[in-house]
Amino acid sequence: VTDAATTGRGTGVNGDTKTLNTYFSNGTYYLYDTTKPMSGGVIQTATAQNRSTLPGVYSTDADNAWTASNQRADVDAHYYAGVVYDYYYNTHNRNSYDNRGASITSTVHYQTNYNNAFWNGSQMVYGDGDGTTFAPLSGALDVVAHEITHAVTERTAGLQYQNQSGALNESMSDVFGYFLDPNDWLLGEDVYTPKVSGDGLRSLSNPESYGQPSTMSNYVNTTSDNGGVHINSGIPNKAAYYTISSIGKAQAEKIYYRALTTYLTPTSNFSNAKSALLQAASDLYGSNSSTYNAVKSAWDRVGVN
Ligand SMILES: O=C(NO)[C@]12CC[C@H](CC1)C2
Ligand SMILES: [Ca+2]
Ligand SMILES: [Zn+2]
Repeated sequence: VTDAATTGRGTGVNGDTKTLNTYFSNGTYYLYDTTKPMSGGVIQTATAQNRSTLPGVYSTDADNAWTASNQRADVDAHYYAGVVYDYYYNTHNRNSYDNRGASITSTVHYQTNYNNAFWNGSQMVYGDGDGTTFAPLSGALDVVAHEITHAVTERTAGLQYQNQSGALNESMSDVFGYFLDPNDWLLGEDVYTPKVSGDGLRSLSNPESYGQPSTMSNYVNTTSDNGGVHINSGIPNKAAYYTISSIGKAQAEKIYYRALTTYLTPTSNFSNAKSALLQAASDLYGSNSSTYNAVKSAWDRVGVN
């Protein structure tokens, strides 16, 4: 038997070439990455073949050159999952979403023209988009980071996916999406409306530009979208924008990770989040630090007491 970890080459959703950690077994190559210190866990990518059965079948290739057009979503889901794994391990000393080296499984080509992506409690799932609203959704690093952060949140704070705790859940995923892709304040710009340039799904710097509030006074009380979790996330997102703009990414990501994994709870609301982030800032930089004051100012500016 000649099974082996191999290195392949692939084309991503946006036509870019990237190097892939693959696996060769019995004459076939797999999107199966055994190179991470996951004590048995792997990063593995599958295709639902445009149906709904999960996880589907492993993505395979005959020659380890993953360049077919129908492999682009597979390539990016696999590659970006590895990038996000490395980020949590190297920046926060967290070994996968469970901090115990759990395998990260992604399935692409879910259903047909599916304009969404989600963490189903066990794995990531990505639609191909309809080509107008979305390109294949694994093509954006900030989207992949958004999804994997839902898994981290589920295993740590456990923020209930409704009302203010749900909006915080969403915001944490958008904020870590920024930490992975800090080139802009937009979320999903690499896959959103492929025929239109410069737009995104949401903006941390200007939530209003995509119909989100950025102040508590404009909190939207609604029963739709689990109490507006994708709408009211604009408020904590704007606070994050102020915080990052003031203290920088390096300190902000430490504060956010500590708050998420140490202080937030399933029913935390926006005010609890302000306290959690202030406690984290105090722990890390002192309660008289400019960093602490910047976090306080950010949440004061969005009207959260
Ligand atoms: O916000 C989200 N999920 O909670 C989105 C919706 C479109 C992108 C992929 C998943 C972001
Ligand atoms: Ca982005
Ligand atoms: Zn989300």
